[in-house]
Amino acid sequence: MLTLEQLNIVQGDFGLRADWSVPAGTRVAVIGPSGGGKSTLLGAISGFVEASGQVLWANARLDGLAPGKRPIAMLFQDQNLFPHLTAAQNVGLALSQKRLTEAERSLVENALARVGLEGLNNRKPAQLSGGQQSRVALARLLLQDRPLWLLDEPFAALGPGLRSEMLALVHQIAEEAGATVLMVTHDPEDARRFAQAIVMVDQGIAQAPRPTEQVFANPDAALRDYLGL
Ligand SMILES: Nc1ncnc2c1ncn2[C@@H]1O[C@H](COP(=O)(O)OP(=O)(O)OP(=O)(O)O)[C@@H](O)[C@H]1O
Repeated sequence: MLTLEQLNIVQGDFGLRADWSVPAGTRVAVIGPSGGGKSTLLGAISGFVEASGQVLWANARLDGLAPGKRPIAMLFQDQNLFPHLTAAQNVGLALSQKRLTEAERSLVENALARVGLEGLNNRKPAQLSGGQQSRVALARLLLQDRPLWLLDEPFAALGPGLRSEMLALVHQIAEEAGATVLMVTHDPEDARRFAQAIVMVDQGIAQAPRPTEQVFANPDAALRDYLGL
């Protein structure tokens, strides 16, 4: 269970509060108007943005821990691949900064195969398509072996077909890994397809997660505004 207890973020004249829990293994879409604070919320959970209150994972407090010490893996739109490293080397960074052992190399190969990149291990990012680069980043996330995934518009740069393919893949591997996922998206359809629960971030509040079907069947004023209904 991820719990945000009286989380309060202040950035200049912008403020955001959250006070809720989400069960482990849930896929959550974080939606809301631009500038509403979606990325800021992820930043506070990961420890890159200062906040008061508590962040708990499995009843243990994470606030106070440095970002790298939290059980969190992150994925952003700009996939943060190193251009001078091959796909395998980029993925291998999830395991070690040093030369990989034989066993680690085989973990990397398995992860690349799992995301559909078999045979492309030695390509550098520039020799891969946008979708393939996203897959490399996803393989690296998978190998980080963290239970909580924070994804900030990870596939926004891809066309709609490829984006839904990637979301289906994340859905699958998150389910296999039992990961809890918070994903920021601007696309309500992506949210509906991907997530079991929706967090609406608007007017200084990250609302408690609600079941996706319920949210879309009965959109409240904030969602109707957001959807332009
Ligand atoms: N370092 C900062 N200092 C002060 N204000 C900031 C800082 N970073 C972001 N903000 C403000 O915090 C608010 C929330 O920004 P945030 O990027 O979290 O929104 P968002 O919902 O992710 O937006 P978008 O959908 O456009 O990416 C915005 O008003 C932004 O201007």
